[in-house]
Amino acid sequence: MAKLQVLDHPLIQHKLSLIRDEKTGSKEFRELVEEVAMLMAYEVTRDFPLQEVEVQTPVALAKSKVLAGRKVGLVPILRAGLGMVDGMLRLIPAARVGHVGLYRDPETLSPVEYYCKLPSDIAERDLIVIDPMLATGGSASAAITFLKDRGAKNIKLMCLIAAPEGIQAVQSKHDDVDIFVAAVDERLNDHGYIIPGLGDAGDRLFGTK
Ligand SMILES: O=P(O)(O)OC[C@H]1O[C@H](OP(=O)(O)OP(=O)(O)O)[C@H](O)[C@@H]1O
Ligand SMILES: O=c1cc[nH]c(=O)[nH]1
Ligand SMILES: [Mg+2]
Repeated sequence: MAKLQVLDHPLIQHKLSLIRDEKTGSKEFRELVEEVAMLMAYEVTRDFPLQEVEVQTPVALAKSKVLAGRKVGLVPILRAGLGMVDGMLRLIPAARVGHVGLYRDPETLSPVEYYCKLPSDIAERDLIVIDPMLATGGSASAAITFLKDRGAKNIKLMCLIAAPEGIQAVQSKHDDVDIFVAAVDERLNDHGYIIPGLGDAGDRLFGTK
């Protein structure tokens, strides 16, 4: 079974409280989502392999370490996943970005695909699927299936807030995918919204309603 990791770093938790607050407007919401994504990227990349190098400092030769050149791909689920991309690219600037466009049908809550553009070499990349919200898990599961169908093997999922139902759905379909979240909330309401959650992440990021 893949692991579920709740990233409980105080800075992440503090910023998440501001993100949840209904009084937080779009500008601040966007900045906070970007910052939390950057902090989460630090933990999600913890298992990236290193290799030894020698570096000439001004005073001596140092044995030091650099990343062992793994190729990374970030896959935001449109729209709301876009809000997390820049924060992650600050820490992993060489990552390529693939986009999967999905929206949730408000009646059936099933994901509907409308866009896909991926790096041609996704099979060789460590992929991190990103979306602020993991509600029923339908969108994340569909995106992961989509990537696997195109040869992806090494996939992680990173979300700000998850419902227990969404975690269960992804784990039962994709038991090879580690899930990283900042919080696991109580439940879903009758419209598939996370309670207490933060509302509609896409609408709050982009000022739509
Ligand atoms: O786990 P699920 O039940 O599938 O719900 C989660 C999905 O819902 C939201 O997207 P939405 O459909 O609102 O699209 P948007 O990002 O364009 O607003 C969210 O960003 C996830 O992609
Ligand atoms: O609570 C939720 C559930 C799905 N999508 C959101 O943006 N928020
Ligand atoms: Mg939305």
